[in-house]
Amino acid sequence: MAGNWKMNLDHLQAASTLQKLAWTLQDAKHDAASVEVVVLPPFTDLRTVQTLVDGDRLELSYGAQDVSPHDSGAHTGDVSAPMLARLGCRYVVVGHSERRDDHGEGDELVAAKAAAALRHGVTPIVCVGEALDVRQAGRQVEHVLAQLDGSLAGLDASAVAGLVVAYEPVWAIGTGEVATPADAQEVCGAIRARLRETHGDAAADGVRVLYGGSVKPSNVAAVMAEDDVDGALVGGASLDPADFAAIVRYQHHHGGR
Ligand SMILES: O=C[C@H](O)COP(=O)(O)O
Repeated sequence: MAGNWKMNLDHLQAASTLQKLAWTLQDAKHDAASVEVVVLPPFTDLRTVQTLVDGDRLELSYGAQDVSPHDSGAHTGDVSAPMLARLGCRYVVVGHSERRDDHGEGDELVAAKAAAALRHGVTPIVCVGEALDVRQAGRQVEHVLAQLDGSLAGLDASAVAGLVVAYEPVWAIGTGEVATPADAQEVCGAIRARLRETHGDAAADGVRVLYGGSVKPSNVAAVMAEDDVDGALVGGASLDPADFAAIVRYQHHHGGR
């Protein structure tokens, strides 16, 4: 269960949010071995998050929201995978729709970012998803699979087995509009089936497929009950530690699988 804070919470707010999240999960005796909890704060928060997680031995993972395809050099404003690795980032989001839309990122760049992360032991969370017009035309599966092929270009089966892929229908992000569990399953199932074809069984069975888009404590259990949804990428609701903890513990709150 990953919480993408997007451009919210400065480093002071990050510290209090993380502590509240950790205490809430500890109080509930959350078993981190069964459901991994990940926060994805802005770059400026990462050192603070690292210090807290290490100092207090919190059972939380963290990562960044973007990474440069380059390892170092004249790339003003960018942050490299070696820098993230040094900060203890286990994950990095690549190809989020907000970056694809706001910064014109295409599949080729997303694939280069994923490769950069993997070179330095950071697991990419590769985001794919269709806009409303594509869904209305009924072309969501072909659209997402083309994005997936492009965004994973050049990765071998063992790299894919360790990956996280997040399916986020763009029309469901931050809108309160949730895809139905069947909508999520259709595309998440197609993603896994495609990876089975292109990279084999070990890759398809190892990859973790997340659903993202207006996930809340009240709707998470239904989407998690689908076969090919392994977790959630949560935006808005991850800013509230009580809500995010309830999402992480969906089985206990809502009797999911
Ligand atoms: O990365 C997270 C997603 O974009 C979902 O955001 P949301 O939960 O605010 O809809």
